[in-house]
Amino acid sequence: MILAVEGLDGVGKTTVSRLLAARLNAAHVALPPPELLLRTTALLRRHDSLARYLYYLSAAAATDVVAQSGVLVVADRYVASAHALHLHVAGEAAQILRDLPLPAPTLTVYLTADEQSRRARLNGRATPLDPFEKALNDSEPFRTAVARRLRSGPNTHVIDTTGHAAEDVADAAVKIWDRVVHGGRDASTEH
Ligand SMILES: Cc1cn([C@H]2C[C@H](O)[C@@H](COP(=O)(O)O)O2)c(=O)[nH]c1=O
Repeated sequence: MILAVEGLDGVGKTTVSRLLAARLNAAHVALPPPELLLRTTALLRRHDSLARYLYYLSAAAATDVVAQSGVLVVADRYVASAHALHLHVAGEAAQILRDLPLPAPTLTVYLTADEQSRRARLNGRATPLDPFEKALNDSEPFRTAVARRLRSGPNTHVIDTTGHAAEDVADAAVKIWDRVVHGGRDASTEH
């Protein structure tokens, strides 16, 4: 099973998903996992590149391979991110990729944060902004389209992180997970 954590850059996905994986005794798999990290060719770096879309979807398929082995996976971004971030990639091949029946997560937690704190986190990063981070920073329509896509996906629960510690956000997500998987029984309080 996969519990996906989605959201715009800078909302705290990595911190929260790591805490969640620890609490649920699950594997934490980032998209892409470090061993598949984008080796930047000009083609792959392009914001609107079909190659980049395909690369991220393949990485998502690798996340699913881990889940298929029976391990519970907390995914730090998953298929929904790949589709949403590559909305602008057009053409027949892009359409085929969008229609691929990739495995859906059991639950997706969509994290939001107010725009000011999101930007503050993003600007505080040591690594330079990726083309998508730049585009999301610079283009309000792109950001809105990506956010709308991500938050309206199937089995998606929205958690606003504004003013909350990552531990509290992870607690809230564990409660939702328990409800979804154990049908209302709060398994996290049973042991
Ligand atoms: C999932 C995904 C991420 N990205 C970008 C978004 C982020 O700017 C960057 C790193 O993501 P991260 O902040 O979750 O590590 O990768 C894509 O370009 N295409 C994709 O399909």
